[in-house]
Amino acid sequence: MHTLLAVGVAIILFAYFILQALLHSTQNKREPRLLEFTVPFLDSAIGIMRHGASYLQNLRNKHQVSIHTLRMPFQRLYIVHAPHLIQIIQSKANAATFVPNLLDFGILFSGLNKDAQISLRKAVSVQGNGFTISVHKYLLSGPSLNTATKAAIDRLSESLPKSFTDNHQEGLLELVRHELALALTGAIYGPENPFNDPEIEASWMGFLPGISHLLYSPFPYLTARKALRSRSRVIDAFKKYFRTGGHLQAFPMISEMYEINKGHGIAPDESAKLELATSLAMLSSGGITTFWLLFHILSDAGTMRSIRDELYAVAKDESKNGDITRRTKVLILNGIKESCPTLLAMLNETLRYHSTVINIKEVQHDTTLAEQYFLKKEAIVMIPGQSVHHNTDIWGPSANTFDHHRFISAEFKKNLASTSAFRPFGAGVTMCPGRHFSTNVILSLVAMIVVQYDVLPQEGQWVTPTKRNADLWNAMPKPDWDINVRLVKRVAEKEVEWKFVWSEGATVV
Ligand code: HEM
Repeated sequence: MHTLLAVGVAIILFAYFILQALLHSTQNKREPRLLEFTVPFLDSAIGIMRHGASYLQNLRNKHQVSIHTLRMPFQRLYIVHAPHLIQIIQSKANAATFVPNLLDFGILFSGLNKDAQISLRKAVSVQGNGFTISVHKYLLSGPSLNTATKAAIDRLSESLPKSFTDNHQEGLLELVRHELALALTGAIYGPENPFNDPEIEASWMGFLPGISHLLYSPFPYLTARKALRSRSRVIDAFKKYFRTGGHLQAFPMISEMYEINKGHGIAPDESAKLELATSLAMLSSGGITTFWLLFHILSDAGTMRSIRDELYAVAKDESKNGDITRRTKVLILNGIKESCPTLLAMLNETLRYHSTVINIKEVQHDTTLAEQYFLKKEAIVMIPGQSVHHNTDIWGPSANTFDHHRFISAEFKKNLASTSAFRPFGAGVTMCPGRHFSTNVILSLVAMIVVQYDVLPQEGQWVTPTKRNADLWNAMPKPDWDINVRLVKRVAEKEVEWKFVWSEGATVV
């Protein structure tokens, strides 16, 4: 027994020293510093499992570095924290050196078959990514953004009175996630939206935990079997959607993407899998953002009052002359970004304070960054938004505190225009094209709730949930637990009929 143990320990020690030697001999002295090498090549995987989305920010706080290297089996990662280095990486001059790589992520989690992967990679290398090109074309600005926003808000206006009934009790995250999911996907997929089926919505939720396994587990088909079965159900629903022509009644972006994929030689059933990417863009961060925004508003009575006052001030009374029993108020939502500064400041602070965005780019050839750091070809550059959003040089001594007033003062408001300071939606040409669509709808949903309801925590007080289990791939961190709330229709609003309108033809961004 003792001999066996001794042999085991000897093998482990031998492997450890070999791996340490390999790690250090393959690390160029001019590369950014290697911070962790306790368990060679596995430190970062262990760190991510232990600290989730905060891992990179924790490393920065501990070592106070501008840039550093993390090593994984067959992959090196350069983590960039300093704004001056981020600026260089993002500069136009370096666009061909540091290239965003969303395609691999999309292929991985959608489960495309080999033939479709080959066709897609070929097409993307010649014509660019049809998915992102279409979203930029339809959702970034202009009348098509307006049409999509109006469709989502009309859905919210219709569904809210049905699900937000007086005294209704549910988790706050679940409540807003569901409303927003059906509004965004309904606006884009049209009347045949697969997520209208509660089983498909539940399957989507069952699939989400599997994404981390697909990204980091060596055997996702063993470790995430249940999640992958849920994914198959969502894919089947999309196959049916396309076969029965659901896309022909949808927002034109969907049928255009479908035709582009067909043109690339991708079979219709494989094309259906690519809708997982569109769905993930719509469903991953919006509900979580709305949860945190509402949490901060509802748990701060003074801010809540200011926001209500701002919204009531722009609502128009359209009661019929002389009718004092039934009043009608209309809230035109297009203008709330301008006319409700406290609400907008709360949204921006929610994004700044909570965002866990990490921008990922691949180094195309050996290069030297800022004449100082040697970066190897095919390595991955990661820029954690948290390092920027919590940097006291940029945001002052209160960088680590939630305080929306910073976005009311001109001093910090100007930071919103700089992606080296504020980057919850990324930066550069790949900056999120769905940002106006999602923020318009999120603010509208919050406005609808705030003017009509008191939302009370069942526990009697608001307790901030932790975010330790947040997913590293998500731009916003989900809370570790939901907060049970009770909705109470505000007494003053019981006799008021509210109409929420997104006016077509008005400017939107
Ligand atoms: C609060 C909600 C959202 C957040 C926080 C968010 C955040 C992000 C971030 C951080 C990126 C990466 C940007 C980069 O690499 O520089 C991104 C990309 C993208 N987002 Fe969003 N997003 C949201 C909602 C949406 C919605 C509703 C859509 C609509 C379909 C969307 C579509 C996309 C697309 C297509 C890309 C890839 C852009 C490209 O590579 O060119 N997003 N988003």
